[in-house]
Amino acid sequence: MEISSARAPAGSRLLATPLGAHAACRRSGQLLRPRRHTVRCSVDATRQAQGIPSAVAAEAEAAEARKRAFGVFCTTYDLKADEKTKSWKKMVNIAVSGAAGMISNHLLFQSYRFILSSHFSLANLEKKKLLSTIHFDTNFQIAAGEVFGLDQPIALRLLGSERSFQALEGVAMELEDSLYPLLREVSIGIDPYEVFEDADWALLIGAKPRGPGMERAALLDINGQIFAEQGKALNAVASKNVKVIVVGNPCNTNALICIKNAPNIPAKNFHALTRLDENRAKCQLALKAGVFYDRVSNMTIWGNHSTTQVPDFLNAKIDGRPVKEVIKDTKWLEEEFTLTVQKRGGVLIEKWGRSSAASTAVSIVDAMKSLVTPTPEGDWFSSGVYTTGNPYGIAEDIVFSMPCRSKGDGDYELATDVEIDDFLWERIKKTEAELLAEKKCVAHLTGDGIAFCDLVNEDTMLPGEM
Ligand SMILES: NC(=O)C1=CN([C@@H]2O[C@H](COP(=O)(O)OP(=O)(O)OC[C@H]3O[C@@H](n4cnc5c(N)ncnc54)[C@H](OP(=O)(O)O)[C@@H]3O)[C@@H](O)[C@H]2O)C=CC1
Ligand SMILES: O=C([O-])CC(=O)C(=O)O
Repeated sequence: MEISSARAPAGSRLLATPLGAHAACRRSGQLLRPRRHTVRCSVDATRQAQGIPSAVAAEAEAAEARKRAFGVFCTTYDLKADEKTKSWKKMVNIAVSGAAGMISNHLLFQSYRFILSSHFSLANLEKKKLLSTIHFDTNFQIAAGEVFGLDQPIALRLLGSERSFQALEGVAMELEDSLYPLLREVSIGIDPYEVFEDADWALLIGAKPRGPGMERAALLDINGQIFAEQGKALNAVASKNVKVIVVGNPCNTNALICIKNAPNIPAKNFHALTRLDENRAKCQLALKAGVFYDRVSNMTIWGNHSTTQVPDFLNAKIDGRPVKEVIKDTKWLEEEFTLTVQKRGGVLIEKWGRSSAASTAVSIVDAMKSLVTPTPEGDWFSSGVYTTGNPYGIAEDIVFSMPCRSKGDGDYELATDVEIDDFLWERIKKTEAELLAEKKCVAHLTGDGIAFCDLVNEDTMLPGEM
């Protein structure tokens, strides 16, 4: 059966892909734009390969998809002829907002981490042979199998705005030209109700950066509106078990706003990205101890993704030993280490002239992987998650970074084998107070009544605003 889909896996035969057809596809995509603001290829090759829907319906859908597809993603090919993978998993739909921005650009196209981690994982992967037949220069982290595996087709749904639509087309064109073997569908659009449809993952990256002189309260309000709308859209059209990772700042409070606007999606499915902070903390401890950073485990970031965050050296381990046994310089741990991690984002902006994008993209992939692979025995990872019935005594009904473990099923449990001393608790209370104050500023967006914002700039800062 000849079917239409986004992209044949490596080695599969492309059928009926005359240049003229490509041009027609792109033309028809552009024609659709003013009406739908969406250009997509909507055929799920995996379902069709399994004979669902029927051949006739599939053909009709394929023809329709060819009309709507973005560029090469409407080519026709025979999936059954693919000899590399016989059992494809069900398509995973990944929605990305701010898709034309810096972080997304790294997320969608970054290469080095995939190449490195592929080498590390080669030894124990039975798919070794398959890996070696897929060229390592096909390197989109997610679409190349870094997160979900090499038999997992991916659909990307990219969300932009009127101002970024042309740039989004550029992103989609570069995705075309990258020949990613697992990338089956690409659609771009500016309406979250269309782009988030059936999303299994939503990576919410787009947010307005704080400009000079802008009050924190104003930033919370502007970005809060974006996340309220996106929460509503997810609630209406995404998969009911969608996993949401909020990256756009202030990410904890934005995540809370999303949760409150998406009552049909479990609050547990929402995460604020604090994995970058965890990675930064691991790096600093490794540097001080003179070990490679893969020796550092059990690294918790408590609280807000801001300068009040608490990198926890009490429970972290180096080579399986408590950090304080390895690094005896307590003053360094309490002062320099803590401040360095809290303000790393700001130092980076001073050096780069823009906020961290590459390492943030890496940490988004880490965060996703942590949820879809079992956490190594005894270890945990940090994520900003909704506080409800937490065992630490942290205020309820906020999004707070805490230590989590996953069985690899997309869900997590909080780690309970942690110790909290006075030093740690005092700092946890400070970051908690900050989040409670942020929450008051966005009460109008969370359904909690009238907002009252008494934040002053020094109170609450992003890592980049030190
Ligand atoms: N949690 C974390 O660890 C980290 C979070 N961040 C945060 O991630 C976010 C994205 O960073 P980055 O990709 O570098 O930023 P960019 O400025 O490169 O991209 C941000 C995107 O946000 C979109 N956007 C949405 N609404 C607005 C608006 N009202 N005004 C302007 N732009 C808007 C824009 O896309 P469009 O025009 O399509 O809407 C833009 O492409 C920021 O909020 C940043 O602070 C950064 C580093 C670490
Ligand atoms: O402040 C910012 O926008 C950048 C940021 O979050 C970080 O680097 O951790």
